[in-house]
Formats: sequence, C-alpha cells, structure tokens
Amino acid sequence: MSNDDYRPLSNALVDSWETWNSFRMLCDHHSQLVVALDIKRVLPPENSLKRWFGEPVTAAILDTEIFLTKARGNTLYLPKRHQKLIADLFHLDTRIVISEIKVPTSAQSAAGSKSQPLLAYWSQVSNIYKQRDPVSEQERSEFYTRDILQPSLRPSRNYSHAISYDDHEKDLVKYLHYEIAISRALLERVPDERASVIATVLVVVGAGRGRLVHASLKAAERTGRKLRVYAVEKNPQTVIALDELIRANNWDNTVSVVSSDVRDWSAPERADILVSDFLGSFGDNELSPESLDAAQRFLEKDGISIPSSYTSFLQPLTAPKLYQEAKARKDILHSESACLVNLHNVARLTPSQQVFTFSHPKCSDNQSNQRYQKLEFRIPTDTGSAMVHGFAGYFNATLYKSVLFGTEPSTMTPNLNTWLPMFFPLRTPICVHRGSILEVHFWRCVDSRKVWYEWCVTSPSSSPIHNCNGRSCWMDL
Ligand SMILES: C[S@@+](CC[C@H](N)C(=O)[O-])C[C@H]1O[C@@H](n2cnc3c(N)ncnc32)[C@H](O)[C@@H]1O
Repeated sequence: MSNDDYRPLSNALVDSWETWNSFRMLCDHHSQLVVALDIKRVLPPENSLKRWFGEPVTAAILDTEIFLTKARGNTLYLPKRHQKLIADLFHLDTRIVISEIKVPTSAQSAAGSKSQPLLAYWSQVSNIYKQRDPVSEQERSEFYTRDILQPSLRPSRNYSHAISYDDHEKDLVKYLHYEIAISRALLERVPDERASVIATVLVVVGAGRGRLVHASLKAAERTGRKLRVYAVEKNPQTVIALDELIRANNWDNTVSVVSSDVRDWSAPERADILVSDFLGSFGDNELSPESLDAAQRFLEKDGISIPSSYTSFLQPLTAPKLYQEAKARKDILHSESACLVNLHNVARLTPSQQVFTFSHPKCSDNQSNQRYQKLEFRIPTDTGSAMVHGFAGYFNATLYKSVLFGTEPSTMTPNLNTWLPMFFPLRTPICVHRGSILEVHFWRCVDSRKVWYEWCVTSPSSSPIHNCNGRSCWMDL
C-alpha cells in the first residue's frame, strides 16, 4: 500500500491513533493510561506512525504473520520498516511481545526446534536490539531527566550555585567552537605583519569561572596574536573562583578581572572583541540581547561580538506526559510556564520554524528587543489527526561568520550538551487535522523590570493568550 492509498478517515481503515485519542480524552488524560500497539503487516505512513512516539506505548505486539521467509533457506526476516519501527520502540523502552497466533511449519523448521517455535522470531527481534547504537555516557547521565519539566534559568538569580557552572563547563564542544570563532576573528582583525605590535582588546562579558577566558587565550596562542583581556563577572562568589584561575595560571599580565555588572562598568578602553555566553535554550531567553546592548557602549565602531547573532525556533509537539505533569500541579503557573526538558517521549509534528533573531553589534541603539512573530505550521497530510500539547523551543547561533552551533534538530551540533530544549506548554491541548494549519503567535515583551514571552494559538481553534504580562514566568532585568 502506498502512502497515497492510506486514508485513515475512510471507512476502509480506522485510524487507531484517533481511537486511542478519544479514549484518552474521555479519561481526561489519566496518567495511568498506557498503550499496547498491535503491529500489523501493513504499516501506516511514516508521519502517521510517528505520532505514537509521543504516546505512552509500553508494549508492542508482533504477530508471527508479520515475519517473512526468504525464498531459499527458510530464514525468517522482518520487513525494513518493521525493523526500524521496532528499533524506535526500543528507544522508548517499549516491551516487544511476540504473539504465537499461528506459527507456520516452515518457520518452525527454520528455527530448528519444534519445542520452542518462537525462538526464530525472538532471535530476529533481539538482533534489532543488539544493533542499536551504543548508549553514550551523556545519554546515560540524562536518563533520569527524560521528559521532566525543569524550571528555566532566571539569569539574575540562578547563577549563584556552583552546580550551574559545573554542568555548563563539561561542554567541550561549546568551548572549542568559541576558540575557533575567536581565532578567526583575531586573524581577520590583525594582519600577520602586525601581530607582534598590536594587542587586541577582548572583553569576556559574564566570564563565569573563566572557561571563555581560557578559550580566548588558547585562540591567541593558536594564531600568534597578542591579547589584553577584561573578564567581567557580576557574581561575587564566581569572581573568587575566576581570580584563583587567573593567578594559578599566571595570566595576571594579560587578564584583568572586573567584579561588576556589565551595565555598571566603565571600561578603561574600547573593546575590539566582545565574547559572551548569555545564550539560553531559546537563544535570547537569558537576556543576551539586553546584556550585549549594555556592552556595546564600549565596543569599537568596527568591533566584533561573538556570538554575532542567534535565532530561536519553535516546533509543535505531541507531549501528553509533559501535559500531565503540568496539569497535576493544578495551578495556572505550571500550565503556562516555559520549562527546560530533555525531550524523549514526544512526537515532533512538523519541522521547526524560525521565531526571533538578534544580531550584535546593533546598527542603532534605538532598536527594540521586543518582538512579535506569527507562525503557520502545516500538519502533513499523511499524519492524520494529532494532539498539540505545546511547542519545543531551540536556537542556532552564529559565533563568527561560518562558525555556528545550535540545538535546532535538523542542523544541531553533535555533543553540544549545555542546552536542553525549551517547552512552551498549552493550557488545553489542541487537536489538529491532516493538512490543516496550526497558527501560532509569539511575543517577546520587555518592560523596565523584566522580559517575558506570551503565546497563543488562533487556528484551528483559539487558545487564551498564555503568560499574560509575564504573570507565570519571566526574566528579571
Ligand atoms: C551562562 S554563564 C557563562 C559563564 C562563562 N562565560 C562560560 O561560558 O563558561 C553566564 C555568566 O554571566 C554572568 N552574568 C550574567 N549577567 C551579567 C551581567 N549583566 N554582567 C556581568 N556578568 C553577568 C553570570 O553571573 C554567569 O556567570
């Protein structure tokens, strides 16, 4: 059967996901409701099948009739799509049940055992299990955080704990990208013949415990350029660790530690390069635009900001587990607070789309950091109907020219571990039908004290505006 032949809404075939969805709705999304999938020989199209990856599928039943026998040798095998489906289900920790409805005699002889007629089937399934990619150390460590809503960082508050730094500093990929970006900027700024004469003034804004200072010094060494570094950090406890690092490595001649909020600092000279990491999981959600606006006061007219731009992305999700988690709190705060989530048991319904872009340095001081964006996500026709429980948020950043990194799924940087995706929930899930448009509005709002997002859906049905006036989640300025 081709994808075009598949008509989940026709009388000929019932869309089993819709049956499950009606049942789940009647049970008010009860958290103890789980699914066992009965896998048939004919599978629905890819997008239709993908919806199950957002559901609590605890078991999949494989009828022995799904297995095919090779013409020669009576060897059993599973069709390619079934193999992939089972591998994906293993990823969700789904149990596979082999159902012995009718074991053909040929298969029994292939297995070579009449007493254990399911052995040959079992060995096919266990081969798929063994062929999975090995679980990385990172994945192992993240196992217990899967699909758990974690409050997103409020930059002015959370960076007082050493643990926030410990986690971030393990990300070697992030610091390597910064080192490469700084190297390229230094090479373009200072020609070889002037390398021994010119010292580039580099300010690390929000230096933390010094990993970006270290990356900058490594870039200077790599390119043979001279540097004068100011490491500006507002958290007094962190400044102690930063100071110790500088002294322990005898970097005092090159690096000056500045214990100050960048907004209050009077720089003794103009900077050629600003290096910062105020990026959040949604790009601008840790106040990178506001912090870098403040730093631009002391940047040379032709100065460089690393990162030079960043863009946020949104993607509609089926995520009943996250919805149940927020709903269980029984308050509006949890049902409209953007959180960080290690997304696992979710279905990504369409490709993601760009939301807001910020570039630095800004061309004009008057450019506002408020934003509004309307997005239209088309649900693929071969998906069938689906439930939207909220939106995943990602970002991509340009550090310098071609040096990029990010978390947007189609272009994500492998092993970039600092950032989990964001999740923007919907207070009430919205049902979308195949081929329909999901129209979403997103605002970045700013007042004198805080920055916050508001969001709503206006098609196929309207939701209330979430997080009005930043009543549930915001970032303090
Ligand atoms: C995400 S951490 C990055 C730390 C470090 N740059 C790194 O990448 O390892 C952001 C740091 O910026 C500091 N910070 C935030 N806002 C600041 C501001 N307005 N002025 C100075 N430091 C700031 C925080 O205290 C925190 O140490």
